[in-house]
Amino acid sequence: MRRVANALCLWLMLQRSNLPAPPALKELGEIALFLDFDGTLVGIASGPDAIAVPELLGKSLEELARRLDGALAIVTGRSIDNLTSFLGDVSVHLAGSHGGHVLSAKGAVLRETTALPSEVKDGLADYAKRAGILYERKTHGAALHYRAKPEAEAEVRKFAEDLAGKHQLATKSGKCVIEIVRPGIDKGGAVELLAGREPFAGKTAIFVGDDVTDEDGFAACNQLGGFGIQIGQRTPTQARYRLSSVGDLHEWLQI
Ligand SMILES: O=P(O)(O)OC[C@H]1O[C@H](O[C@H]2O[C@H](CO)[C@@H](O)[C@H](O)[C@H]2O)[C@H](O)[C@@H](O)[C@@H]1O
Repeated sequence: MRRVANALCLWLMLQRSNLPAPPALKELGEIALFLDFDGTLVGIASGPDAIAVPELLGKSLEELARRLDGALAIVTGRSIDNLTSFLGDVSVHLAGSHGGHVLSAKGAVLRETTALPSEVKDGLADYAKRAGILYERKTHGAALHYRAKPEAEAEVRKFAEDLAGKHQLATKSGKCVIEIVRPGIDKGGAVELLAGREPFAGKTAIFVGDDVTDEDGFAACNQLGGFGIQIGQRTPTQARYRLSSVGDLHEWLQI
């Protein structure tokens, strides 16, 4: 029985790893679009500040938002301050820190969690120094990056999980990164919040992302009758479609 279940599981994963490309944007009717940032709108780089952001990306996203009658949000693990330092003051809906901080296109605060205790942030920063890895300060969270020292992953993860546990906080893992956030914060929550409001309400919800934390966004869109689009290949996934690269996404979005 267990062998059959395992085989079924493997079959499902293989199916998911070979996802089709999504239909063209103009064929999808009225959509509410949620876009992840790193690995989705821009390629992965050696560190958070090393990303190559096309000069006109912010303007192109504003233009895309106009085409979608405003129903566009960027949903990222980065803090909003950090995101806008790369995109400029872009007037689209923004969900930063994995949904811990959500702003409308006009800058109204729709959700804001409290910052992490300074003891936690200082603990992570001190640990990063000792371990020779990178600490990323965030307004509503904090991250440890081990891309330059991948062999430290297990140790870094243990440190972050222990520290989070002591303070009843949660962790999130991504590409060579582990972050501490307030419990209950995830990208799915940001999608649910925005999807219930104008100009998103009543439209087909679509989440586009590349990483594990984007699975919450895919799941929320599935729940709302929409779907997810994965960038690159990672299994298992709850996305329905797949695009191979950041470049393919830009082409699909026509930005
Ligand atoms: O939700 P996202 O927009 O995908 O943000 C996830 C994290 O992205 C950034 O880190 C990742 O990208 C870096 C630059 O390519 C890379 O060096 C790092 O290894 C990746 O984890 C960002 O620094 C984090 O704050 C985001 O949570």
